Amino acid sequence: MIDFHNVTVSFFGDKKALNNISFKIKRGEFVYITGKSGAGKSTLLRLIYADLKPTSGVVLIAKKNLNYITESSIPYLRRNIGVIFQDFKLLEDYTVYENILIALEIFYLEKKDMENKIIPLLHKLDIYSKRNTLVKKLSGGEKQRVAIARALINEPIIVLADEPTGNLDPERAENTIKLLQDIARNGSTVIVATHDKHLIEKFPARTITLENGKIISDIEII
Ligand SMILES: Nc1ncnc2c1ncn2[C@@H]1O[C@H](COP(=O)(O)OP(=O)(O)OP(=O)(O)O)[C@@H](O)[C@H]1O
Repeated sequence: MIDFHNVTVSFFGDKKALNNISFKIKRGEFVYITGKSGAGKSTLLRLIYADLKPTSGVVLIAKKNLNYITESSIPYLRRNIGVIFQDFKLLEDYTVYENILIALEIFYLEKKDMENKIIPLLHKLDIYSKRNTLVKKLSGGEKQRVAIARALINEPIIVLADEPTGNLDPERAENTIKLLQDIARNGSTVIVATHDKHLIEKFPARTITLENGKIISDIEII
């Protein structure tokens, strides 16, 4: 599903955000990307999302070489990728419900059918009671849960999460990881960038560790 071949990303000069990394992730896998701040985790996710091209090497997503992807075909790729950004990227002046509705790709659905998709997800993420609240009035943890709901609404093939538990209390953080692991069990490929070692220990899964842009370990949990 995701295949990195000798991928390097240089932003300027000799400093490499990613330095010749290779790995493969299968469909339905749940993988942690971990490492200290600045190790290259977000850069790796940005490559998968075609927000960035490698300076050298190849990134294949479902056998498609992203070096050759055209600007016009990027939205098609992204339609299949749910992303939970570190800074949420929500529409602050819209309600929780509207944020998710806007993300819903299937506009031809009846209002009732759209509600039937959105409302169970709001309950699952414990934000149903905030559905009519403007996002700008939410706490950081609530915004994060809206961002997660928005990423999942279209049942994406790939889910990318950059520190999805960063603003959450421990119980909510654990529930979020459980939810993301369920999503992987249902067939989506889920990649979680985190530096939370406690969560990884509690919910073990394959863990790729980056240090200064290099993979220093890739441990499978069976
Ligand atoms: N747009 C950019 N321009 C220049 N340098 C960048 C850019 N984005 C990232 N970098 C550099 O690349 C390296 C890797 O950054 P990246 O954001 O991928 O790390 P990270 O592991 O996600 O860190 P964090 O946990 O703090 O989010 C860092 O040294 C960072 O300063």
